Amino acid sequence: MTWIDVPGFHADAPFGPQTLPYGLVRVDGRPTPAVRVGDHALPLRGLADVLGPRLAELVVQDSLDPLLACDASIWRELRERLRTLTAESTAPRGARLIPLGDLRPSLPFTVGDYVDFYSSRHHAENVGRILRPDSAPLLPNWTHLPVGYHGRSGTVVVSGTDVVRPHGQRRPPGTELPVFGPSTRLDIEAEVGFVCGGAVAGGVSTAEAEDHVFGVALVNDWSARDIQAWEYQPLGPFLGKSFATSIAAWITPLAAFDHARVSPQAPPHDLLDYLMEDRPAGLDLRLEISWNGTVVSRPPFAAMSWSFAQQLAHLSVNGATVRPGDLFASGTVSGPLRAERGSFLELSWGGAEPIELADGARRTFLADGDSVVVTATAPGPNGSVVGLAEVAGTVRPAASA
Ligand SMILES: O=C(O)/C=C/C(=O)CC(=O)CC(=O)O
Ligand SMILES: [Ca+2]
Ligand SMILES: [Mg+2]
Repeated sequence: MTWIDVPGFHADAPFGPQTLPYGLVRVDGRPTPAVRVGDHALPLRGLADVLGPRLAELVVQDSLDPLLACDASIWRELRERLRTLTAESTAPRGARLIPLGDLRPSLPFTVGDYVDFYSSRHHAENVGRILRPDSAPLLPNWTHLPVGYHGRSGTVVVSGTDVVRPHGQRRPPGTELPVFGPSTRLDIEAEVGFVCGGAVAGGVSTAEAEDHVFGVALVNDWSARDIQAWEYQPLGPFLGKSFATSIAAWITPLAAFDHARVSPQAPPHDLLDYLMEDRPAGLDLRLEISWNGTVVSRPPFAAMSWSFAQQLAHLSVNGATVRPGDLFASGTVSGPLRAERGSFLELSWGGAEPIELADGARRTFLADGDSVVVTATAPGPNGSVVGLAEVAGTVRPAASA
């Protein structure tokens, strides 16, 4: 029996000893790195003495930044030590457990560059059909490279942060001139984010990608579809997505997903060499989207066409450097079925097919006061389940203009 006697810390629960995600909590007014054990946080600053000088230096910090900057061998060493410490029968000196309900999450690392991909074929085809009904749903480049764009890292916010409905330009259907005002088509995008770490490097190969991905966290790429539809051609997403991107408070180490590896969906032709991978880096994550408490979709991440290793290889193949704290997101996760779509644009088919929630409310896009929670699980060792912490957010009314 481990000394950690709290709900949800056992091998059959998503946040048991097989998971141990990292976050940042405030203890006595001071931020400290922590690991999540079931429904509690174990702050690491108090364990500095027990961890020894090299690891201690990383856990007495005000964020995860110094840990992200270490190389993957240190990430493995710390994880192993924490697995041992959390399995012992007596509490290590300095250990303290805090219920998650007593904590307000904070963003655990400084977000560097932020890239968002577009790697679900189902999502890309759905959006193409909805927004561009007269064109082929996929452009010819899509099966040859992971399409993406650079986003705005300064507005990445931690799960639980309210999202204010953005203002912007939009052109109402059938009119010629744009109007200005709060978005009337506010949407979500359920995505999987990858937090970079390790040495600064350009030209990261698919084989090296695991040494540059510290961990995995759910992301919600809030999207104002009316602003987006008017502004995006020819350069792509801009203000329709840059107002807020939410990320989960707990980052699960990549190593926790060793049992969830799958091949990405096979391309219809050979890929260029730099996109080939020896060890498949697709992940069998099952997402779940709740809208005001009603589960409206269960997107399968295994249905994605490009893996994190291919995405990282592609974004750095031109020599662009990957730095600790950089974040890249998979793109909206949608599966082939209606109940597997990762955005409300798709679920409501462009607003034409309202979604009924458990309280009888009908929705196409988000109303003020609505809350969205995305969670996920993956297969873990010995039949266990590895959880990804929720990314949650509530929509607040637009600021008065
Ligand atoms: O196809 C388009 O015009 C737009 C697509 C998106 O809004 C998707 C995007 O941000 C990338 C993704 O999440 O898959
Ligand atoms: Ca997106
Ligand atoms: Mg966004």
